[in-house]
Amino acid sequence: MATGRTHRPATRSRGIPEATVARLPLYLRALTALSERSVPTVSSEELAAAAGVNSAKLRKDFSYLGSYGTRGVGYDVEYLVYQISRELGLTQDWPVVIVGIGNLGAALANYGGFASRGFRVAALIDADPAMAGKPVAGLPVRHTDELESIITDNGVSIGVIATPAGAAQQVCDRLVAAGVTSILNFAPTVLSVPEGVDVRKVDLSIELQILAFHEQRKAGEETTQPAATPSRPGAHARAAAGAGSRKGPDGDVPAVMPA
Ligand SMILES: NC(=O)c1ccc[n+]([C@@H]2O[C@H](COP(=O)([O-])OP(=O)(O)OC[C@H]3O[C@@H](n4cnc5c(N)ncnc54)[C@H](O)[C@@H]3O)[C@@H](O)[C@H]2O)c1
Repeated sequence: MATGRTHRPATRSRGIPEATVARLPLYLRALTALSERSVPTVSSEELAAAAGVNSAKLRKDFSYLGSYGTRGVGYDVEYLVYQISRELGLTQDWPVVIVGIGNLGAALANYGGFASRGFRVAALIDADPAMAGKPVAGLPVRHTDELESIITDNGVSIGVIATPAGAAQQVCDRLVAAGVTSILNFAPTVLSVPEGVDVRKVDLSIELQILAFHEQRKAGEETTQPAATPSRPGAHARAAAGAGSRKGPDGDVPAVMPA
């Protein structure tokens, strides 16, 4: 979902490639589900399927962590959860601020998944004076006048932008000037940031547009199919039902969705 734009080399200083880093949260999500079911060990094949990743890639990824599993037993689930959490920096608390507390910002503030993963929402910030002091998800909305002091007082390094696109760059500049070095941007605009600042962008409408492209292609395939193709029984029905897309380990994924 997220497309990253960072100013970092393809390999992090500790030797873990960016592509591996991007897959670690997928492994962690699958491992956390296993841990919650008290599953003690997991094979690379099972974990790869649960994470939606190729098992050879998984073994290679884990070799960067120094984790090789035990032949015939697999990987220790709890230890891997710890190892990956540590690698991702999740064994420490990360205060985050959300800027722009409209429909999306309020929904994000109410999402329990941040806190359970170690991301504490330190403050909710909005430019609308009428919103200042109003409680959202148990926190009073703070006015943007306070942005810099909030960042400094809470040691915030991660900022979430959920403002209209026209305000996003200015908000980004203020966050960065105040000391934020990682930004999760929901506004539909490309942000310019200085060296050393990481930006991840989330845009659900882009995902929908990609799905629309594949839907259109499936519909096109159906209309160009010969009237009867005995060698592929059911192909028309599958295309019409949208079940003709090839299924990856993620479940239903567009046929040429990037890994
Ligand atoms: N990435 C996605 O998938 C996705 C999905 C939905 C919405 N969006 C985007 O998220 C943004 C917010 O959408 P919404 O529906 O919540 O809009 P909204 O109008 O409900 O909320 C925007 C909020 O930002 C505040 N704001 C405006 N300028 C500001 C500034 N300079 N500093 C701080 N706060 C400011 C407004 O007062 C308002 O409360 C939009 O850019 C929208 O396009 C993205």
